[in-house]
Amino acid sequence: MGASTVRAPLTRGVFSIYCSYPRLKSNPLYFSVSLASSVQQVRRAAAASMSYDKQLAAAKKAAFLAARLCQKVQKALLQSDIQSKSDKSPVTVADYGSQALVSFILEKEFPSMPFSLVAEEDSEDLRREETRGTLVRIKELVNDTLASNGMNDISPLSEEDVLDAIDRGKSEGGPHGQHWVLDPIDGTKGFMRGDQYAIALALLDEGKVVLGVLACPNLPLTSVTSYDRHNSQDKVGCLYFAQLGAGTFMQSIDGSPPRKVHVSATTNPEGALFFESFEAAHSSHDLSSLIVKKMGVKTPPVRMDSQAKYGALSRGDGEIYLRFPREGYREKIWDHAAGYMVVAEAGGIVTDAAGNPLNFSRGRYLDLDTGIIVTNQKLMPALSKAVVESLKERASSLQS
Ligand SMILES: Nc1ncnc2c1ncn2[C@@H]1O[C@H](COP(=O)(O)O)[C@@H](O)[C@H]1OP(=O)(O)O
Ligand SMILES: [Mg+2]
Ligand SMILES: [Mg+2]
Ligand SMILES: [Mg+2]
Repeated sequence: MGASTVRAPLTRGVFSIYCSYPRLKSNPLYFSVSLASSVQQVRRAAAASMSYDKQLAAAKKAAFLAARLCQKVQKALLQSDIQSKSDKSPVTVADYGSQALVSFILEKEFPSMPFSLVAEEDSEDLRREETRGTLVRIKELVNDTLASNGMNDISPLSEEDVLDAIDRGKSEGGPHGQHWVLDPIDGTKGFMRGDQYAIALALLDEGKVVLGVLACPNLPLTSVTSYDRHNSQDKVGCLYFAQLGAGTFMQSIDGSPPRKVHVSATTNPEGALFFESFEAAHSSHDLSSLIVKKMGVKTPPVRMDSQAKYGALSRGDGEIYLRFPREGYREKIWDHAAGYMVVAEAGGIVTDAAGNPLNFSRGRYLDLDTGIIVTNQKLMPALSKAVVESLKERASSLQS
């Protein structure tokens, strides 16, 4: 059953209990505050026990279509397909096309529900006359992807439809109601290099992540540690999906039956493998190497772009993921929500550097302490200790 269908009767139920209570009827302020907080509690409890099957099916469909669009663009990547945003990060026609497509599909799938999407891109740069050609190309990509994947019944989107679909992603999210969270291409730099990237889509309900879908078109179906790109038997293209309380599953983007995945059960840090960003500017490689050295990890890091790292970790390719951006960098919720869900439902733990759980309910940003650390239950105590010691060492060496 969908969240919205359960919510209305529950809300009415709480309302009628309060209305039948005489003291509350005589105190309107107490009444409304208590009602709001009780409704919130009931909604949270409902979210935890609810099935999001319909939302999950729609999210998988949207991520699959976006992956097809991205694969097409990556194959024929031209210089003109890349733009620079005002924050100087790159953005490609595939980032925009993926966001337009996911936004369009999700809104269409749930026509009677309020639609809220927190997504990375906006259409500002595409509305200028100089970028008209880019917009036309994005529109064609979106329409071709729909038509060539069995969705010929949909009337083609106009340029204005594409801009509108992109701008539906301007929601601020927050602790109430349901919000989709999308990174249309996570790891744009990896995408442009021909390496790893992900389409990352999650759903928040009452501030909690309740489902996550990660499409990783270039991630090997087998472990990244045994992958040989020259062996034609080694196929790539993984779709991960996870729903609160239901575990994490992985299937091939091309449609193999899903299999349940679990994080590594390794307890010995010596044999542990750790992941970090490919881009040194995204996460301090020095700090990560200090941390894992303290833990006794012997193997060199696996450097990979995007939330594909969460996917690889969720099926036990490695044991640890460390992310320490430069000071002042503010993480966004779309860079972690889907990956977090995929790892958490596979039995892993994701926290900030101080051991706090990630809070996705504060809007578009994920304000947290210093960095993000991910591992299995057994290794977390040793990892936390090494993180605290390493951060202290770094702080004192910066002072001296
Ligand atoms: N200076 C930065 N520091 C940390 N992360 C960044 C920075 N610039 C962009 N990112 C984001 O980091 C993520 C990629 O991280 P990773 O290093 O794990 O590949 C992406 O979400 C990328 O955004 P984008 O979605 O635009 O690619
Ligand atoms: Mg970006
Ligand atoms: Mg990103
Ligand atoms: Mg992105």
